[in-house]
Amino acid sequence: MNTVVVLDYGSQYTQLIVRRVREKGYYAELLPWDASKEEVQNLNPVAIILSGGPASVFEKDAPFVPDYILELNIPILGICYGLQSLVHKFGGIVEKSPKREFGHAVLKVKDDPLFEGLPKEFDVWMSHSDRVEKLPEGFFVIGESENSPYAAIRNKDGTIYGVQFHPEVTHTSFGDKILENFVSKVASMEKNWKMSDFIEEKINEIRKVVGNDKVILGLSGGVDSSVVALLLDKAIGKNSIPIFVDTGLLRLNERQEVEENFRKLGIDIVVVDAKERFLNNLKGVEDPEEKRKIIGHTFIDVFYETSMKLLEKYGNIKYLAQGTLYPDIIESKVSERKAAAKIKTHHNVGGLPEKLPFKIIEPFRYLFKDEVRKIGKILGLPDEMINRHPFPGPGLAVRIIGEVTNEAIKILQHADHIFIEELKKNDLYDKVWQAFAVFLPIRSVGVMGDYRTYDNVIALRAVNSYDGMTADWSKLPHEFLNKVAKRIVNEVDGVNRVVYDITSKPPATIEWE
Ligand SMILES: Nc1ncnc2c1ncn2[C@@H]1O[C@H](COP(=O)(O)OP(=O)(O)OP(=O)(O)O)[C@@H](O)[C@H]1O
Ligand SMILES: O=c1[nH]c(=O)c2[nH+]cn([C@@H]3O[C@H](COP(=O)(O)O)[C@@H](O)[C@H]3O)c2[nH]1
Ligand SMILES: NC(=O)CC[C@H](N)C(=O)O
Ligand SMILES: [Mg+2]
Repeated sequence: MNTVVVLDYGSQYTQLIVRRVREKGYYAELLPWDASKEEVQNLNPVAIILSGGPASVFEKDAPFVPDYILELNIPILGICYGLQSLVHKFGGIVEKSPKREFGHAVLKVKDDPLFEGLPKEFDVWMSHSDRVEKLPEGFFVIGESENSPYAAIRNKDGTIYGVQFHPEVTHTSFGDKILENFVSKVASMEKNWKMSDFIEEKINEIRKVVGNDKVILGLSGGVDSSVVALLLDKAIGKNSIPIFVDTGLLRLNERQEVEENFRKLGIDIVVVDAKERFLNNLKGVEDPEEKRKIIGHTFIDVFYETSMKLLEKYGNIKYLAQGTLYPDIIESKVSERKAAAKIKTHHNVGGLPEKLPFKIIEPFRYLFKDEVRKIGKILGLPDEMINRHPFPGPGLAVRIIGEVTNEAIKILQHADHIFIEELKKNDLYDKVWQAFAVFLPIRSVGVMGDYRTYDNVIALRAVNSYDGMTADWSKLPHEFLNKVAKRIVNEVDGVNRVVYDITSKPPATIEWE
């Protein structure tokens, strides 16, 4: 199939490029910037996009544009670092800029196929501290902003383009249109991609890989793994065995709800009680990364032992399926994303042991949550499950700062339940992307009924986001927060103070650990 090949130079937004292009109906795939010529050619490339990245082209060992890319003779678009590396390659000059540019800028554009159908001036989103100081021969400017005189450039033949801003982020007006123009006008590609094609393709792929073997699925009841459960059910029916692990780090009543939901869907699940085991392994551990690794390993141990127990009934189980999504991969910095920086180890990616007793199947490894929700809808997952807020695999363990204790779990479950219940009651649950409570292991002084109290603090977190990669704190009404805080302090023993988290991501992350 004709493909737009996106080369990854390590930007946190690389996958968004792929996704924007696919959203417009053109197939795109991601490869590392130093992929081999064969890997690129195997994809039938008809256009190349170079992503942004954290490096600077003038540093030693900076990633560069491989020669064979230019020899393919197909249109190339460089974004941010991609633009800078093209300029560098062709003999122009890129330098550290005296004025860094982060956030909005106004772009003024010339007539060009890349900007066809767009106004002459619009908002774009910038994130760079280097900038082009001199263009290579044969290149000229097609767009400028106040701080970037070379904000958009192209060569004379109209085969090589570069933009300093990020068309892939939603903060850039018409960014998706610019990418579409590049693919359809500059590269003359025909539409060839739909979400239903993706589902068909994955089903065929799973059947081909798995054959008549059994697959166990790590099912959390969350959106991602529930959609994987439906996909596997469609692809291999009873050969898929969903396993739900009760880690003891779940929300109040969560286990019962998951059992009930799958009963209604007519899919059998195996429930494993591993509460004690998780808690024992986490005893005395305070470091967030340590906790995540322990949880990742414990999950695998539990899956393995369960598969051994199922041996008699089902025979050998070779595969483990998970609902891993692309943000899990990006933030865990696994090997295929050499150029990206590590933020935190997601339990299901970097937290896995090196030697696994299973082959892993992750059909949504390159997708974002909202894409998975679309697939869930097509496959018939009920709305209330599709719209469930994301819940991390390490669960309450990353919402209890420091050591995880039984007492902290109980307090947090109760406080979290009140928060979520009130969000639902007040019609706010669907208006925020994710909301939860966090247990802080510090104590503060309070006064209740003339007595002095010295109790723990609960922090409330609610964020709005598109894909979990960036997020803003939700501006929940004060009266609402007031009501939740009052209920928590009155109803949850051991809590005498509630605070609300007002940091966005970045610079914070959504979870506290
Ligand atoms: N309690 C659990 N039992 C079994 N597998 C789990 C459990 N928790 C997490 N997993 C596995 O880890 C994967 C990643 O978890 P994650 O929370 O990102 O996805 P999810 O739970 O499927 O969806 P959501 O993000 O909406 O909660 C899951 O898709 C699932 O395969
Ligand atoms: O399954 C998961 N395993 C993990 O280890 C994990 N860590 C964070 N998250 C979820 O990912 C999104 C982004 O979270 P952060 O801003 O905290 O990185 C948010 O939606 C988080 O809830 C996880 N999900
Ligand atoms: N976002 C990017 O691609 C940044 C590129 C380069 N490191 C700069 O700061 O200009
Ligand atoms: Mg989850």
